[in-house]
Amino acid sequence: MTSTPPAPRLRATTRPLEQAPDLLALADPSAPLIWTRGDRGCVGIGEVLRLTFTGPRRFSDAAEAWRRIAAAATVDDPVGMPGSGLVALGSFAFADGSAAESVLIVPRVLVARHRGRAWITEVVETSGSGEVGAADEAAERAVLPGDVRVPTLAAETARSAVPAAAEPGEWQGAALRDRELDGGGDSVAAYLAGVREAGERIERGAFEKIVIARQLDGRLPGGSDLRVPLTRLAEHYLDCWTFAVDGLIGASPETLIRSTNGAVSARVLAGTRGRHPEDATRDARARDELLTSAKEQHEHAFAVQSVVTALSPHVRELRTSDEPFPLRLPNVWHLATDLGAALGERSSSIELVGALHPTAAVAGTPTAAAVAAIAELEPFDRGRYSGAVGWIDADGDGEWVIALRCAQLGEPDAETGARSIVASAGGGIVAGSDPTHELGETVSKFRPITEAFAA
Ligand SMILES: C=C(O[C@H]1C=CC=C(C(=O)O)[C@@H]1O)C(=O)O
Repeated sequence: MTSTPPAPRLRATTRPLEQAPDLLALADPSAPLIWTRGDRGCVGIGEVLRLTFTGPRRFSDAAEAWRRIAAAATVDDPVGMPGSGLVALGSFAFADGSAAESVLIVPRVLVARHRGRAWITEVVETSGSGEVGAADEAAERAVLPGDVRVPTLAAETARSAVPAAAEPGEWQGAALRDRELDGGGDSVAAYLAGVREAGERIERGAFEKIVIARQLDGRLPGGSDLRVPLTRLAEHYLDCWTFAVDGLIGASPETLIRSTNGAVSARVLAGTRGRHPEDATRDARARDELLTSAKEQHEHAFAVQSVVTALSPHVRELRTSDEPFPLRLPNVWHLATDLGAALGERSSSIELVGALHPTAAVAGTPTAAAVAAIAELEPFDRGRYSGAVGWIDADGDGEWVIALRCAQLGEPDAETGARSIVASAGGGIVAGSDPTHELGETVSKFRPITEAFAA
């Protein structure tokens, strides 16, 4: 089921900024909307439009809704950079049957930077200002969530001035612990049982690879300034995209798809070893073990193959890095393969996400059998973890990562403002995977989030 408004008419006005602002400082402390890596990225302030999608058609419905909105929009964009003009940030759930909503959010104001260049985009909805009839407007109000209307800016054109950042807020942090199962069972025991069962099914030939995840949870006190964990993630995980979209917060190293001006790229990760930065010899041994392990190479090859197969119909001149290379993150080594291609037909970045999702880095091989077994073997709904998070512009270009190393925040409690946090992490299981080793790998993968949310 999907709520699709009858293409509200948006007007986006982009203007260059003289100085590149600190994006994280501008984010809303309690409802940040951000996408950043190093000296690139954007921050959204306020919302003009929020579209929600669920079910197996969530990607195609979102692609179609966005195509109609972009076609109806007026875009004044003298900057012409990736991410200038009309932009939506979005997040998609992993499973077709997930209770979690997938969202596209068009911010009222978007401040963005790309290396030394910076710009501001303001978006207004023109449908309500006499340019369409009252009946159309009433119809739009009926299908859009109640709180998406924000007062129209007095200025008709962008003010080219960066809004003021909120003062630093409180941070007490939250300790994340193994999430209790419904009914109170031991979640680590359930994870280990799931990994063992997955291994047995692989032996019996049900599938070749499956990704099994587990969850941690905690509670964040009311009034917590979410720019604190976001800043920690952005400053520490420089090779990752740090994101916050509708309460989903994290820093992912895995680019599902980047599509700009006809060029497409992706980074496939699968195969992991925990880092030992305090001991250079041990750390180098972990990296070499990863590079020479037939099991890890095998697990990685499934992930690359799933991306190549899904992307091929949409691109030309697809090329990959020759051998998987070791990607060094502060918490783990990954086997990585970079892909590049030229966009064949005119597919939007959300259509490409829909074609690629779920890759074998988060589901398994073959995909359908692995996805069905995940629903059986994991005692929870993954929500948006291992789905996609990123942005799309009016041309359909955009950047999307797999939502890894992340946590979903719940709605603030009406009285205390406290919020639940659920973090998820998993790993690929192939023939010969050792459950205890896999559990250790999830501990390493949780580190970005447990450390970002710590007191
Ligand atoms: C499923 C996760 O990671 C994926 C991405 C990189 C390496 C992975 C692995 O080695 O298992 C996973 O496929 C996760 O972080 O929750």
